Amino acid sequence: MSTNLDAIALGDRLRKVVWQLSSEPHIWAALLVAALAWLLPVSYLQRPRKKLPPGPPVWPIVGSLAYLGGELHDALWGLSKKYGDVMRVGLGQHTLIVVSGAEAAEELMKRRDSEFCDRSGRTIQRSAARYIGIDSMDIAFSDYNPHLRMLRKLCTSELFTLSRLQASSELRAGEIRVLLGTFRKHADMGKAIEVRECFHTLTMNVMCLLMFGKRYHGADVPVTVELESFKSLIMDVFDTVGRLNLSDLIWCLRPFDFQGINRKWKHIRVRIENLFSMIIEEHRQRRRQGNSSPDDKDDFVDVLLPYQEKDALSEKAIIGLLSDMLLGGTDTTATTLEWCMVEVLRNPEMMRRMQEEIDSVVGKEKGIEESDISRLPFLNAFVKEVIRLHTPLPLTLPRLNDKASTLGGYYIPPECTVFVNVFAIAHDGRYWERPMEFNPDRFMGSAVSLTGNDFQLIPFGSGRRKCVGITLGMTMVQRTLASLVHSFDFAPVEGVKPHEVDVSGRYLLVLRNDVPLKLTATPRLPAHVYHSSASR
Ligand code: HEM
Repeated sequence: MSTNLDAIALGDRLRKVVWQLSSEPHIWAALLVAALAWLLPVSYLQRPRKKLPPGPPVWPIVGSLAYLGGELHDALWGLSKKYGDVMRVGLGQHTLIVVSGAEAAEELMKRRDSEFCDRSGRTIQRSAARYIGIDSMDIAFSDYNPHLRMLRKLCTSELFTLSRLQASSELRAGEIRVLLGTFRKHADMGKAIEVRECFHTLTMNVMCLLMFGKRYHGADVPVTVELESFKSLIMDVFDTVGRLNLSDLIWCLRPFDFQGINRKWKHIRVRIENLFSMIIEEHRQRRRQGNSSPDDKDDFVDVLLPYQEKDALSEKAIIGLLSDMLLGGTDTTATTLEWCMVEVLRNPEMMRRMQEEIDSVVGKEKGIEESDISRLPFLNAFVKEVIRLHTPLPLTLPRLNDKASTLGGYYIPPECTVFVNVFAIAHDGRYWERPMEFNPDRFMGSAVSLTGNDFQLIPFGSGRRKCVGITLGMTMVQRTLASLVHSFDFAPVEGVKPHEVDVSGRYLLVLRNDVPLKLTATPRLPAHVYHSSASR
């Protein structure tokens, strides 16, 4: 009986509360806000989530750094086998998107090229952009803005035109002759040759002659402190640029520079600016003194100065451009040449096949000319296969998307750093039969080109950020290799068998062979050819 009475009393009280609440609108409003506050996070959590690419675990602060041991391109390749062609990796506070398949690379560099074409201090290479990219005033570290478009246009319409390339053929011939002379000298003395130094000297001198009309390294160049330090400067940049800089990746480490990379960068930038300012000023003086006419276009600085005089180009931009050319055009080409010689030593029968081909086209009484190259199909196939197997730049330079986008069906948040793992694609069994085998014949009669249209092989990148120096780089590699195998028989140093020549690579932005290559050379042409002007 008492239970019934209690229930009636409780019902009355509830009715009263509801009646009171209905007369208090602010209480209703408060309840509504509370309900929304509860519902909104629930609906946020339950909303269909944007699908991010898969990838290794991303830990607070360090991201996925723990999964990136060893050579970077190799570690990323290994992870992509587990996570797929479009993968997300945390690098400190940055999100890295890694593309490891030809189809995804085509989507990135062709169909979505305009969405992923920035490359500034917002990528993981923040400090390099600032110091080496001269505050992103160069090409390689600049966003895809009007300034960059103007610089790239200058490259295609002025600096790397076909006519300028043909006009500089003599200059390359001269430097290749110097190289052959060095090899010949070693051969005559029965000494082994360490090729890395020789190829760096060759490519640096060619680039310096093209850019400022001076050789910058070699026996005949007077050694001043500036010139000596110039060479070590280049090597410093190469040794530093491929390292992950923790101060760039983890913001709380920014003030500390534990690895000393920023300190090194700052020092290098001062030296780059001093050296190039000095060279630019020399050219300016020469122009003022009337030693060159206003339309004198002997070297790159001569081409660029009139643009500066018209206020179309700042001095910083000229320095940035020159710095890019020197950094982009020397180590890449020299390293590719070193890999070529590794494969020449490992495959003596292919060396003989190239020699027979050259002998039949050029003969043994004169040197190689650039116009001969297109008539050497096996040599060209050999170079392509070297570039495929030893991929000089295993990862493209980083790209960045300003706005959110998609790739491979995944959502890509804004401001991700995107790499294409060119190495992984070039070694992928989906595109290449027996991909780890060195087999130039795979390119004989094949239409696959290196110019960025065949996405299973993109050693120079593709799209609006592709390499501006492809023709120059390829011409240098093909002509130098042809001249070398035409002029000498090569063999490994005593005690090393061809198959024992080391092929392990080290990622330093370019993929260098770990053990600097040593070889022996035996001249195979009549003596007069080495001295004659015919090798021009
Ligand atoms: C064998 C030689 C070379 C190789 C393998 C090579 C490779 C590459 C690659 C992979 C890229 C990045 C492309 C991308 O991200 O899509 C690049 C960019 C670049 N390369 Fe080369 N390169 C070579 C020679 C040269 C030469 C000779 C020069 C100039 C003299 C040069 C200047 C540049 C510049 C300025 C960029 C930046 C382009 C941009 O950001 O818009 N490279 N190169």
